[in-house]
Amino acid sequence: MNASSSNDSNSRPSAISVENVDFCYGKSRALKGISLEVTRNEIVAFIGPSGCGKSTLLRCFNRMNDLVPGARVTQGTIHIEGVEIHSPEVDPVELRRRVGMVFQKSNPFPRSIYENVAYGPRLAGTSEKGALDSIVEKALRGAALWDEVKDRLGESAFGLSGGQQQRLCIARTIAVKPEIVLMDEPCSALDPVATAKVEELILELKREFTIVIVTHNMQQATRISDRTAFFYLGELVEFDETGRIFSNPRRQETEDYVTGRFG
Ligand SMILES: Nc1ncnc2c1ncn2[C@@H]1O[C@H](COP(=O)(O)OP(=O)(O)OP(=O)(O)O)[C@@H](O)[C@H]1O
Repeated sequence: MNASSSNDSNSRPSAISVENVDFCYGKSRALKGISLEVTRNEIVAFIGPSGCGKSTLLRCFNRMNDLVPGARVTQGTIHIEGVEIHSPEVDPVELRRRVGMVFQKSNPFPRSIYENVAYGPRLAGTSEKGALDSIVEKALRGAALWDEVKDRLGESAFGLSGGQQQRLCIARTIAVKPEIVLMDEPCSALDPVATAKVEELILELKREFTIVIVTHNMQQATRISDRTAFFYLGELVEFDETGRIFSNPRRQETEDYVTGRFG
């Protein structure tokens, strides 16, 4: 089942283009005939009941699923900025730099705050201290964390609160200048205050990045996303402007889910 989206962003360039994708874990089909486009600088939310394939699709976008034995796209194409990501010239490591990921549980390295952010740029070849300092500051400012940590950059990242650690992980992701940021339930381990900060940050990041976020929090999808995709049993049921999905969806299944009748 394919869901089309009525959206004035159709005229903007496509960041992610998915066409008729099936995905299997071994013999089990987790995604069925998925087609969707994400345009540059928009925030798209993926919603749907547990196990419907949201995270699987998200992890397809930077080929994170390659790391799972037996897991593969069995049909269809995924283009990122116009390039099919499974074509031989695509280096998965470079793809993962361009398509960064923030996970449900913040996962800083057991290093200092500074080192957590400097690690990626250093790996990418930046070694000069002044250049690294400036990348670290810019990324921490971009993640709305600079003022809280600027006097303790050498301290362990584990000394930060959960919300600060998640923003540090966002800083680490944006420090390598991705084009797309994928977020898999980035606020599910945070309290409402930390969640509000991360949501504010996500809205800021939209100026520079294209963002796809998996969330179980309907209010969160309404607050931050431009468009919302509703998945059910491995299929994309409906994809439309967020306002429409939550106030006047076209499909009965979507209405039942967003009104809490199932899921
Ligand atoms: N590593 C894996 N190996 C085998 N099956 C998997 C694996 N990861 C996910 N699956 C299966 O694929 C289907 C889709 O899972 P996925 O995690 O993508 O769903 P989801 O919508 O993100 O769920 P949730 O909201 O609970 O995170 C489920 O049936 C799940 O059991």
